[in-house]
Amino acid sequence: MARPVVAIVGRPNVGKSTIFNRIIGDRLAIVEDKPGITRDRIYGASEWNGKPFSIIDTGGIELDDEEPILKSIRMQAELAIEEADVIVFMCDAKAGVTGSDEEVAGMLYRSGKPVVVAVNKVDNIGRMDNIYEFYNLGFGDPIGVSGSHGTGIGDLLDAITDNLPELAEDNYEDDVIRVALIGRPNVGKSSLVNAILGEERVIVSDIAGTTRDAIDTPFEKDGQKYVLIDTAGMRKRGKVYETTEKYSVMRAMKAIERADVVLVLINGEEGIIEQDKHIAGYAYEAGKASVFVVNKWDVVEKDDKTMHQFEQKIRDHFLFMTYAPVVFLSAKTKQRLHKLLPVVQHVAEQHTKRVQTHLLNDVVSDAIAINPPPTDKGRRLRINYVTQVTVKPPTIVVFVNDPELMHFSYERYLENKIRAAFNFEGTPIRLFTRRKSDEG
Ligand SMILES: Nc1nc2c(ncn2[C@@H]2O[C@H](COP(=O)(O)OP(=O)(O)OP(=O)(O)O)[C@@H](O)[C@H]2O)c(=O)[nH]1
Ligand SMILES: Nc1nc2c(ncn2[C@@H]2O[C@H](COP(=O)(O)OP(=O)(O)OP(=O)(O)O)[C@@H](O)[C@H]2O)c(=O)[nH]1
Repeated sequence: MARPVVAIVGRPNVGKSTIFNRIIGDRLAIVEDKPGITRDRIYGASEWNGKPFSIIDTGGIELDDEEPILKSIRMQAELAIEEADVIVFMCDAKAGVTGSDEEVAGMLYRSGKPVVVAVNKVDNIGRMDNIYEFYNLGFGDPIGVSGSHGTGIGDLLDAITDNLPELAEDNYEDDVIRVALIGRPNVGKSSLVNAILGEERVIVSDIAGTTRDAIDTPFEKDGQKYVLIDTAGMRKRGKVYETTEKYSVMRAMKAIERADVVLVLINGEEGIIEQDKHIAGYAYEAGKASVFVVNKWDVVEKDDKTMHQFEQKIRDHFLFMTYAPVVFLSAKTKQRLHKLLPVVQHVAEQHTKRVQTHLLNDVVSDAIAINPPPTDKGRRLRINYVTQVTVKPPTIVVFVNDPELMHFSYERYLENKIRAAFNFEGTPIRLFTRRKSDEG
């Protein structure tokens, strides 16, 4: 199920990142902290009232100096209108309603998207009076919050979750592999789409699409049906904001949510940069199967070691995604292009694979025998049994005497043993520890 996307927009300095951190802060401690996952987060997954969503802070966009502030928030708003399901419009109680607030409000209003007005810096009760003028923006009750004190966040989350839409599932048949191509600007996403489609002229029209079909491109190859997700989004070119990182991440988020397999494109010519990690990290967190595609391989000067060395670099940079296979190709010359779809098909299979409980338990018993579970204050973790509860991604529950005794490192150990036995190439695995009595 795709998570809805929430975007925070507002003028600089109103406290967007402070509130963003308040919203995802508590969660971060719980989100498993895999080594290599980047720390300066610009998006986060959260959940409130049992409703999961992703949230992105669109602020802090570095534009050219001559770009006026108004232009930059206008762009934030434009992107949020296009990509977000709920928009949090952040204002400042100290500053009151400003001219640019009114302008942005007008844009948001016309879009018809659900908007929640959050008025920050309501640090004391006295300032509550300041929030009333924000009714004039026309979005119903403004929510007073204080990023500094952490007050009002629950009310804000209530308002956000009240407005979250039920996302319609794509109506593609189960046997269709939904593929998203992501990567920073200029890495060759559109070229690769064209290369894939140019190669496979059999574009089928009978794959059950929905309202989405205008932006997705279905095709079939060797009897396997695929849909390239949001290829229209990729074709929108030439806008300034495409080049700023937050915007490209936000563009990618929606496509990733709807995909089964995410192709993380890397520029073979330029190598790996931090921004690649943000985008790939999102695919990991969303539980999608992934393949690294090193594009522009035609222009890389190479000998027999180059490929191996490049793969090693990928492994070093993306420690949290060691499961993802790497394909080297050129969208331009179509060199090695034929290697791609078989890998996509393979990881999609792994992503939906179910392992029988008895096989899983055999592997875990062997793992326990080699390396017994940890003890804590004289108490030892006892693992009763394990079972795979779901797919996409494969999710395994470990029933134990006391989940508090499970250590992260032991969970990793079990995960590695399970991978060694059952492969699961290209897909993250989720491991949850539950008290045995929870099972009923
Ligand atoms: N008094 C007060 N100050 C706050 C509050 N929340 C944030 N601030 C301060 O406001 C300033 C801006 O906060 P940020 O969270 O960086 O604002 P932003 O909207 O993300 O700014 P940009 O990244 O420039 O778009 C910082 O100095 C914060 O400490 C609050 O509730 N009360
Ligand atoms: N040499 C070489 N150039 C390539 C290859 N793939 C794409 N390019 C070039 O890289 C540039 C960017 O390619 P696009 O396909 O537009 O990249 P994109 O990722 O869709 O870019 P955005 O729309 O900006 O996100 C173009 O000039 C392409 O011709 C390749 O495999 N080899």
